[in-house]
Amino acid sequence: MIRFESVSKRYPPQFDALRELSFDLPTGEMAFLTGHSGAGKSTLLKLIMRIEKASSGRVIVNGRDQGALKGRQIALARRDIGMVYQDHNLLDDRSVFDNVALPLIIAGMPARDIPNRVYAALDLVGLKHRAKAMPLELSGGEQQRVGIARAVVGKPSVILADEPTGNLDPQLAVEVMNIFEDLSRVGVSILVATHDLALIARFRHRLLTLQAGQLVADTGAAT
Ligand SMILES: Nc1ncnc2c1ncn2[C@@H]1O[C@H](COP(=O)(O)OP(=O)(O)OP(=O)(O)O)[C@@H](O)[C@H]1O
Repeated sequence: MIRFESVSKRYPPQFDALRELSFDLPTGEMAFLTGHSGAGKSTLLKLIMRIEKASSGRVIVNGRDQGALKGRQIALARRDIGMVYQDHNLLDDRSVFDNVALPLIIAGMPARDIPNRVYAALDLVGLKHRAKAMPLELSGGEQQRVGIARAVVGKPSVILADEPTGNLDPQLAVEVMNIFEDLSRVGVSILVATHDLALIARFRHRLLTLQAGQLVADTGAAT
């Protein structure tokens, strides 16, 4: 669950990137976040991840006030959020298995518990059979799916995706969206920031539209 309560973000010295934003994303809901370049999408995602802190208002994730978190609490809270990037940021010198295992190793999970979790995450994205491959041996769509497996391996309750289909052809973009839909059906809240109007129209999820830092529309389905 994500809740924004009158959230504003001012970057120094006085640029208002977000202004008085309020919305709720309930457990298991999937929504698109759109808006022109510079409208504030990345800033909004950074506030949820607590990479940035709201200047005023509150950002609540799973009941926690992200702005009130300190030190180690921030790292712990981030484990509950899976992040999917456009360029998927895989380590090219590590296997698919090792890339997906990384968040579990960082989280200190006992080694004996890791393989089952990694294979389950790879299974979800249809790539269990490619566990031993190196990222560069995979297609762009497969690499993106490994990025999703890495984002979900820690079983986060929230997934944030920043232009996750930006580098994919339309067919692969649909596959990625189908994976997100499956995840939302098992209770994960998903926010997908995208410029891709065709994708938004095709999937018809809730659509949050930012314009110059303000939430100018919050519609149940795209038109
Ligand atoms: N650290 C920062 N310091 C100052 N200004 C910033 C900072 N980060 C972002 N901004 C400004 O805030 C505004 C919103 O930026 P943001 O990256 O959130 O937009 P966006 O909607 O994600 O854009 P894009 O689609 O191009 O990624 C922009 O005008 C940007 O220049």
